[in-house]
Amino acid sequence: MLHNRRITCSVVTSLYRVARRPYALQVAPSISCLNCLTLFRLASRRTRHDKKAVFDDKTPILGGVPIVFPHFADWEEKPFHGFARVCRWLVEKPPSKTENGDVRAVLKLMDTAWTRQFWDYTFSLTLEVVLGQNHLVTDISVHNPSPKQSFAFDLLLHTYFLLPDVTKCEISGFKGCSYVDKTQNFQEFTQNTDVITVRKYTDNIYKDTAETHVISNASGGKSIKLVKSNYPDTVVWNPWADTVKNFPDLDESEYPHFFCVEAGNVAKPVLLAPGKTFKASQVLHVIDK
Ligand SMILES: O=P(O)(O)OC[C@H]1O[C@@H](O)[C@H](O)[C@@H](O)[C@@H]1O
Repeated sequence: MLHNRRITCSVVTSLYRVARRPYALQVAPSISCLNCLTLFRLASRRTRHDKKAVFDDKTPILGGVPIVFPHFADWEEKPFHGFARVCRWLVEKPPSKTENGDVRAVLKLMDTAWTRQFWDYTFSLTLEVVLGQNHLVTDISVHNPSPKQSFAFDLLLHTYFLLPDVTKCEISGFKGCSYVDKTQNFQEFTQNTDVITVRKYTDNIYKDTAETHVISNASGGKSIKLVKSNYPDTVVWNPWADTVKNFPDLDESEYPHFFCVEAGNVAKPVLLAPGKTFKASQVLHVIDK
């Protein structure tokens, strides 16, 4: 059944779609898990916040937790943000309930002739997703099975957060970090405050950020704690009214209701020696204020 299925990978969008299939009902997330999903911008793009969503298995899904690998941002004539988010992943372990009622799934992506035309390396990515009542765990392993060839890669979780009003949110965890502002010609600045806000077109790459970010005033007035490990950088992005028009699958009315807070390795690529595995993790917790 599901073992041989492949799905386009925007983590929780996929988990949600798989879990809602009739034959997966016995492992479907509980209502409380779905409530957790709606706090992030993770559920189906066919919600009222996703008016122009495209689900054609070619266009990246602007929602959920798209996986950026092996390259962040512009990549010559190759897929922007790499190919992992537009590939179809193997469902290695379909969603199933754990003892404590969480839902766990494991997905896998390996090189193919198609990926090697852009990046000529053999690799395997394993993605373990655990969705609980108030948390979402995203663990990734990147393995280099080659006996002699190293490779370097970027890896980033392009997480979308659903917000009632972006102007009322704050994000902590940036004090003293240097950052590249892509909206100001890639100039580099230093962040003096711990907390940042998004009140204009924002596309910043913060380096060496805190292991924990807290996002206040997210959906339902709750806060979300993002705890990351082995992701030294954090990208914060919102197209605002200025550039939302450049995204055909974002409606112009959507920019006040989300931002992306993206944990990753992008300022400096990760170098992976033959036979080695790199692991990184992100956990999102819904917390009261
Ligand atoms: O629309 P995409 O390809 O998902 O990219 C959205 C944004 O993703 C961010 O990670 C980049 O820093 C931005 O430059 C980019 O515009």
